[in-house]
Amino acid sequence: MVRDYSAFLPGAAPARREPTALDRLGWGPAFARQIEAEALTATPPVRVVAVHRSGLQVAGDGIDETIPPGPEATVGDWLLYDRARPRSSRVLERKSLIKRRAPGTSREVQLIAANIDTVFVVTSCNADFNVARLERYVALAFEAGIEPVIVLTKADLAEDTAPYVDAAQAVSDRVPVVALDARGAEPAEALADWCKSGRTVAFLGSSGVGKSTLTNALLGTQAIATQGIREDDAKGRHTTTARELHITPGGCLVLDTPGMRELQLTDAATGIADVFEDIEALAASCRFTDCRHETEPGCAILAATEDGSLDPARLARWRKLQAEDAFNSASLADRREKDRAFGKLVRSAVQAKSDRKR
Ligand SMILES: Nc1nc2c(ncn2[C@@H]2O[C@H](COP(=O)(O)OP(=O)(O)OP(=O)(O)O)[C@@H](O)[C@H]2O)c(=O)[nH]1
Ligand SMILES: [Zn+2]
Repeated sequence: MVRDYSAFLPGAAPARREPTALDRLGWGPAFARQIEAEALTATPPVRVVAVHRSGLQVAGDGIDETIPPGPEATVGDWLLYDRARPRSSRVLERKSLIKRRAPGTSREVQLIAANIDTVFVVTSCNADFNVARLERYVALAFEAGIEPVIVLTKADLAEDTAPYVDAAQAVSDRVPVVALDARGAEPAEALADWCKSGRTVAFLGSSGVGKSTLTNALLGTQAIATQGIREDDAKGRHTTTARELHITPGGCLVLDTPGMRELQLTDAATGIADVFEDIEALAASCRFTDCRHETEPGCAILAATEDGSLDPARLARWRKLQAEDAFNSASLADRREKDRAFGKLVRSAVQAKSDRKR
């Protein structure tokens, strides 16, 4: 008998195997290396596939259940499912995390989505197109540890998409740009490189740019109500499930969450620096390390605006994003400080009371 040892030879292609139930949910080495083999049976890994008011819907190998709210987890998270005490299920370390400052005055940080591989930053080839907004969303993706791709929708409605594509491409060398018609079959093909089996993707962008249309195009259904439909259905369809992972025919997981519509930057200094790496590099060569790039002699940034190599509008947007981030991060820090002070006050009041009782 002649045995075939070719699979053991150097350079042999790894044996191809069918994806497991966990692979299909986006499982991979980044998570597997966080747990011991024995733990796998005692506390099987499950992914949070939806967040309902009543709890977290989790799926795993032969598991599809809703567990009560409790673990500090969001859609996309992987948990080690503790059947006896679901609330104590451990959240595995994330590959990426999108969070935001809660709207309104509460200033809490909300977890929006975890373990997203690619964020499609969506805008359209019309009046919605706004470079500052693209920069903000790209910074947010970089900060979250996610690869961003800029998607320009409504290409069919624009006379010429080139100016939009050029402006989007100028946001960052590291971010691919795709222009398309979000309706029909085009998105599945144009976004195929990022929408592979077992990968998790999400769309981020303002209202009406085509996020639901794109999601439907990838899913090959009309599962998500688009704006046109929603207008004559005032009840809204997102009321029962706020955040959910859908699966495409090709096995890609697509996140749908209303929380992705308005995102303020907070604690995103690194993400901003990644988007504006051209300006950051200039800043590093200013004569003074604490240069404010206003009137200082030897300022490389001012020199670049003067010789025309740096667009003053881009410089202004960098300053504005930094200010927004500093404001939001500071108010969070403030809040934490106040919470600590309040906790201290309560503790000393309780102490005083028990002292009096003695
Ligand atoms: N012609 C054309 N229309 C589009 C395109 N993309 C989206 N639309 C239309 O634009 C409208 C808004 O699209 P939606 O997919 O609902 O936008 P959305 O980003 O999900 O909006 P929100 O749900 O409010 O966040 C719908 O009527 C779509 O049919 C496109 O590429 N070309
Ligand atoms: Zn300077």
